Amino acid sequence: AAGDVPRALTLDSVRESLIRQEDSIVFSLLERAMHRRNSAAYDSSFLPPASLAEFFVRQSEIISAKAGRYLNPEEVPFFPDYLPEPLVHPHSPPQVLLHPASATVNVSKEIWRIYTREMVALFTEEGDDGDHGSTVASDLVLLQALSRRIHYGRFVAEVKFRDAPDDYIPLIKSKDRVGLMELLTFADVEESVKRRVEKKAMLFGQNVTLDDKAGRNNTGGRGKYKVDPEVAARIYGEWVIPLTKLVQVEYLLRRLH
Ligand SMILES: O=C(O)C(=O)C[C@]1(C(=O)O)C=C[C@@H](O)C=C1
Repeated sequence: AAGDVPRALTLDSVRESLIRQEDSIVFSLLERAMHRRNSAAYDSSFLPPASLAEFFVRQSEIISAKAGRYLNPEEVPFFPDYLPEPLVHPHSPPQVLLHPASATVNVSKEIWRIYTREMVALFTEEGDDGDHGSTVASDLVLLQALSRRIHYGRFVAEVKFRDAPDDYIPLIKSKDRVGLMELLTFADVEESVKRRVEKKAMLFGQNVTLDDKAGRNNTGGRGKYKVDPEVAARIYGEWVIPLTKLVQVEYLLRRLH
């Protein structure tokens, strides 16, 4: 949520935020999975060349921009071109925690492409239930949660840079992407993230009943979860974490400008 960025950036505090954001992402996945795939919502037939999903997100971002949502550096729009100026002014100047030249790192296009072309098919049931309006409304919430998490990589990278500038500066100067990627990677942390996301998908996807017996019957076997917990972990492993790392590398490459 807004104001989630801690006053003093530490690796622990930014990781805490990433953990909280898992809840929103997993919950939004479950909400979107209540609908069928509804592929037509993503083709360009609505307002050619825009899909219904694109139309819905663009119009939502126009309202958000007017309300001043993008004055918050955590908020990154998918379609930043032609967004209107805010109609409100911030009560206090926003905190400057990101390096200005790096703050502009943006992978929204990749998120959009991966989401509409690959991700939706992984966690929704094939078919069309006709309810495209509710579908794109759930897409918006999920896309925003994913984008926030992935672009949070900017804050993660800033902390890592401040904690060890002498390690990062030579790699940045020689534009060593592979070296940077290695230096910012913690394989054990990634593994915990995936396991935790799997567990959250299991917990949030369960039917909560007041009947203890029914509750117990609920805890075995596959196919009873609204989103396969393994699929939730896979979405993190294949896309969310790699894109967060890409954001970190791109951020660091601009960090000395
Ligand atoms: O926790 C970190 O250090 C991060 O950079 C975040 C993250 C992730 O996306 O979850 C990405 C890279 C690391 O290898 C571990 C985890």
